[in-house]
Amino acid sequence: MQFHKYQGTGNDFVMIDDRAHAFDETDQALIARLCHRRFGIGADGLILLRNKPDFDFEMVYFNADGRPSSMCGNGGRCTVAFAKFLGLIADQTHFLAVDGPHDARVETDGTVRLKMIDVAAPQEAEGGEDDVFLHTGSPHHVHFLDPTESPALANFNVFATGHDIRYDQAYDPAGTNVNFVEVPADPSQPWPVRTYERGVEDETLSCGTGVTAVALAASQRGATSPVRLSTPGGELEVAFNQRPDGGFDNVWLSGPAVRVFEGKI
Ligand SMILES: N[C@@H](CCC[C@H](N)C(=O)O)C(=O)O
Repeated sequence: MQFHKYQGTGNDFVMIDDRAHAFDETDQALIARLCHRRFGIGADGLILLRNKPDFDFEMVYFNADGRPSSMCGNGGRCTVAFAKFLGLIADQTHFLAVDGPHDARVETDGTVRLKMIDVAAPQEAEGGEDDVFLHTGSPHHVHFLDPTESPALANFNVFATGHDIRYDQAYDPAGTNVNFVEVPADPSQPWPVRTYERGVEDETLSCGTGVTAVALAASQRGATSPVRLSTPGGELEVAFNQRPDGGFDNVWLSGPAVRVFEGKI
């Protein structure tokens, strides 16, 4: 089996050209083994690129635990870069993912811009006024750290608090991803974000649907489009239009998507 390894701001994926539909997507144990960081290739998720009538391709996404999941923003950007590497697309594409059709384009510097689904207005979430929930293709709880809260984001226990919220009964049975955000003194500066990812069951270096949720929620706290976000794996940008009903459309997630290596098993 031939595979490629991609990363988008450190959110990493095993990428398989499965245009022949040869990969057994029901084999969760195999997917989990390929993603395992000690017994496998190592990745936050695995993505199959498949042919799809009326689209340039279909992206089929699995979390590192081997289960099919909801949309992966960084994975979507990496799949677009992979489609370009394979010669399937030039600089623009229209493809299908689990949450519906997506447009994307690849800039000359390699930046991949991915159009995300329209998003409803942030909902109140358990935890108080600093906590909101948004569905950006995947479910996301966003917690804004109180500036007086200690420790600050760099020293915050993302795993412990993220795990508690991910398994909170308010999110039963599907669970949620959990993002922690520091509010910058100047909202035009990058918003620091760290994310606990469902299905990886750990903090990842970046989450595309997560920073999208944070950027949209940050618009209620002085951020204006485009919002820059800094994750432990690098910087992403989210541009959007806010509708009169509080929801968002024309949401674009942008950042690097890099081919790291390829191999054969
Ligand atoms: N890393 C992703 C999100 C992947 C899906 C997530 N783990 C879930 O199960 O909801 C991203 O970049 O959006």
